[in-house]
Amino acid sequence: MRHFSRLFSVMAGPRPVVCSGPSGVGKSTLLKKLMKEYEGVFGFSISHTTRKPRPGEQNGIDYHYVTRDVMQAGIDKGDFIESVQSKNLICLLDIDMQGVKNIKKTDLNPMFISIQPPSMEILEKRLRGRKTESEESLQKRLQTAKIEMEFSKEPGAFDVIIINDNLDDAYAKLKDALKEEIDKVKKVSS
Ligand SMILES: Nc1ncnc2c1ncn2[C@@H]1O[C@H](COP(=O)(O)OP(=O)(O)OP(=O)(O)O)[C@@H](O)[C@H]1O
Repeated sequence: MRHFSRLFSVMAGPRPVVCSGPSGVGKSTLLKKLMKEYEGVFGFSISHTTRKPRPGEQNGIDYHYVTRDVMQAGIDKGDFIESVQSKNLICLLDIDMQGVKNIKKTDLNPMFISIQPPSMEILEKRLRGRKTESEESLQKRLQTAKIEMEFSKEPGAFDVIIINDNLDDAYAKLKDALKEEIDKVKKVSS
């Protein structure tokens, strides 16, 4: 029995990972570090995002810019997640609260990780420091952040909560949460 369940989990591929959290909390910073350290382990380095490219970002390199409809259709069908999984790669998704709710309706069973700021004041400071937002979009993001933080408190919303205070500490916690899946991928590949 153990043999079969192991075989099945290998055949299904590694469990996808969903990272979510308010804009400016440091998701891209953390995920880029992870991709760099574990080349060939994660199959989906760039997030599908519906926001407009920032100066210096290139479609398909930093992010895939897609319309909300296209992204929704892809997620609903489980297309890109399953194709990544079948290649023995961890599908890493950086998505917003709505995306998290949508994926919860599928049977993809990802690990849900919430990246959170130490405080709203620090989140605001990071967003301002990034110098990518107008005052209006900054206020909108902070408003959305409050709703996202409330959602993250709902029981069962996330499997793991990581406070991104000190970057190295948060990164260590992220690696720790993913250790088992990373080891599985490496074992199958070797
Ligand atoms: N632990 C940290 N301490 C201080 N600054 C940080 C930390 N983590 C990230 N930052 C900085 O905060 C800013 C926002 O980070 P980042 O762009 O990674 O956020 P994000 O969550 O990916 O945002 P978005 O969802 O808008 O893409 C960046 O300028 C980044 O360098």
